Amino acid sequence: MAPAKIRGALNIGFQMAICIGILAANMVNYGTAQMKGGDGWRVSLALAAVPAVIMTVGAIFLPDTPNSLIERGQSEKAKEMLQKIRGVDDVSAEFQDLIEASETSKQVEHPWRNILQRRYRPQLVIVVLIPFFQQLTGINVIMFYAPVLFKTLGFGDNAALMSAVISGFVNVAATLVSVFTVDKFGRRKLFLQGGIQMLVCQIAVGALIGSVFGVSGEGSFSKGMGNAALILICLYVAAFAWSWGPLGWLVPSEIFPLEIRSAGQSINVSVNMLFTFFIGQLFLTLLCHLKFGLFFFFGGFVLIMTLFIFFFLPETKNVPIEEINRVFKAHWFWGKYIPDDAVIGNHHVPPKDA
Ligand SMILES: OC[C@H]1O[C@](O)(CO)[C@@H](O)[C@@H]1O
Repeated sequence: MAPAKIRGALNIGFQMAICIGILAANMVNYGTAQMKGGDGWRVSLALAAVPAVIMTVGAIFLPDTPNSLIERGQSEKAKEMLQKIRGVDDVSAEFQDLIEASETSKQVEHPWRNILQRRYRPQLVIVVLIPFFQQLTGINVIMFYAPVLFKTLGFGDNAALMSAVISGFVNVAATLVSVFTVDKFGRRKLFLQGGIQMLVCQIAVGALIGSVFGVSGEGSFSKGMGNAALILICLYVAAFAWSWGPLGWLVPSEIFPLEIRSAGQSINVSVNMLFTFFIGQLFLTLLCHLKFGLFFFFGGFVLIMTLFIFFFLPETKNVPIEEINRVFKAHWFWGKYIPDDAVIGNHHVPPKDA
């Protein structure tokens, strides 16, 4: 559906919605914590039903996509829907593309078997590692536990909750930066810049906490140190929010040809959720054992993932999804996995031995 030129910006809408949700939750927590009687947490928990109700009701009014209509044999309706979405009458070229894509997809019978084929090795590796790495940035330590973390550093209850609201704001604002830059600078630049900034912040926070709390974990932060930690954490969140946050969804979504797309997207979401769960469960144990070293632990992964991007992720900006094999074929490492007959597109790829 999304034109290749602004595919990045549109796709980031998903991550943006998540960030706004996190910010709203942080604000609700701050607000309900002020309630008298200590029952605020019940209200906070119950309010989680509000977005669920909006989505459920909204789903009733959601129109079908042209793709879905074509899949169900309703071509005329699909064309009308496409005209409505694009706001023009002449959609024949795009409509034809959709029909052809649907024909091709009908010939696809075993996406799960297909994705194991050698020619899809780049996609398989990338789609397992990207969501894994996204969670191993340690972002959810901040998103889930920011108030706990700030309280451990000596902030009062309210200040700790307010810090979570501040980092939530930074998260939304920096995701917006990604919306406006991703189709201009490309995916790799954001990944690399974001990775380096996260790493620097993690080392700095780890060193700051380590210098005060040491391995015993005992000590206390001065006001200035607390503020410095908060600023560093916000800079880390910002870096994540314009790189791994949105790109963790965007890049996997633009590397799958139709014949493996359903399997690929399922793997992406599953790996992401699985490691979100693990980090959520393990954080407190990790914090108790590693103390300030926790930041170096995640920093180590950020270093590895940044190197991975540098060496193994080709730029996917502006590449029509059908032509993705051309990009992998031209890649120094993945090229050998892609048979010549798998390359389509208007850019000529010279044979390897030319
Ligand atoms: O913005 C932070 C959020 O982004 C994600 O990494 C991916 O959507 C979530 O796991 C996290 O809570």
